[in-house]
Amino acid sequence: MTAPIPDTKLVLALPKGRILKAASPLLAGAGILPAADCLDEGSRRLRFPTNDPMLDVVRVRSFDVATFVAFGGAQLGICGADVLMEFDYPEIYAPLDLRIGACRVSVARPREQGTGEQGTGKQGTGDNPARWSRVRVATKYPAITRRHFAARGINADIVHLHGAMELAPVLDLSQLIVDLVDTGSTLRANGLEETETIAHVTSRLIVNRTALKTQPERIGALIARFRQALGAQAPREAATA
Ligand SMILES: Nc1ncnc2c1ncn2[C@@H]1O[C@H](COP(=O)(O)OP(=O)(O)OP(=O)(O)O)[C@@H](O)[C@H]1O
Ligand SMILES: O=P(O)(O)OC[C@H]1O[C@H](OP(=O)(O)OP(=O)(O)O)[C@H](O)[C@@H]1O
Repeated sequence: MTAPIPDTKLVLALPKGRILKAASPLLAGAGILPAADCLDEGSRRLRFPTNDPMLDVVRVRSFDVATFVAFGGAQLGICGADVLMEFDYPEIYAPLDLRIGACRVSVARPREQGTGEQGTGKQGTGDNPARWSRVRVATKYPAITRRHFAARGINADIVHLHGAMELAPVLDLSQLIVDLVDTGSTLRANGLEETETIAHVTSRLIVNRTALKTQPERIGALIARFRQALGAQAPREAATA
């Protein structure tokens, strides 16, 4: 008996921007070729066909990939571990580290911070942030930030920004920031220094758990193609390391 042909397309959510560029060789390695304008930042299209008539790609903000997958609008996605940590969706399973988009979520503060009592909203004593009881932190990761400071007995008052966090301490919105750091050049250019690494980040292949349960062959086959593409990349990476 032949298996029934599935009649619904699968949807793979991709983040626009740097991760999309980094992921495109992997997609090609996995045999997934989205329509050419998927990589064109100027295109206004959001949903793209691929060479597989049963697989479409949607291009969304990196922060929204996890939400599209968690709600089942997309069955698969590519997403930074930072975003997964922030939302902590139980509906998401992240089977593969794609080894792209490497950076870290870190705490940073002004380089020359007197760390006395001036500044916004800080309570507690001394110039050691670890001994503060309350601190104001600018970030686009409120959940990660609250969890991080709560684990140290510090109450974090969050200033929720979506970019340019580095300005917040300089303009006295906060004492600290929690943001992504890679080379550190953005921090340096804005007079900040990294004080603590909260987590190391790479991008992951993510899948909706219910979709995986209901369509294990189709989704399992796609996961296997990504795994194979990663395996095929490894010798090249080793050779250039
Ligand atoms: N400097 C960096 N180096 C390496 N990876 C990074 C860096 N900044 C961000 N990332 C990774 O890439 C993902 C997307 O970041 P990117 O800066 O492209 O988008 P964004 O600015 O967070 O989102 P948007 O532009 O949609 O608001 C992040 O979630 C993180 O996993
Ligand atoms: O340590 P670095 O190598 O300087 O990288 C860190 C910067 O990269 C990210 O910003 P991005 O370039 O994505 O700009 P955006 O946050 O404004 O999108 C992040 O938010 C930092 O600002």
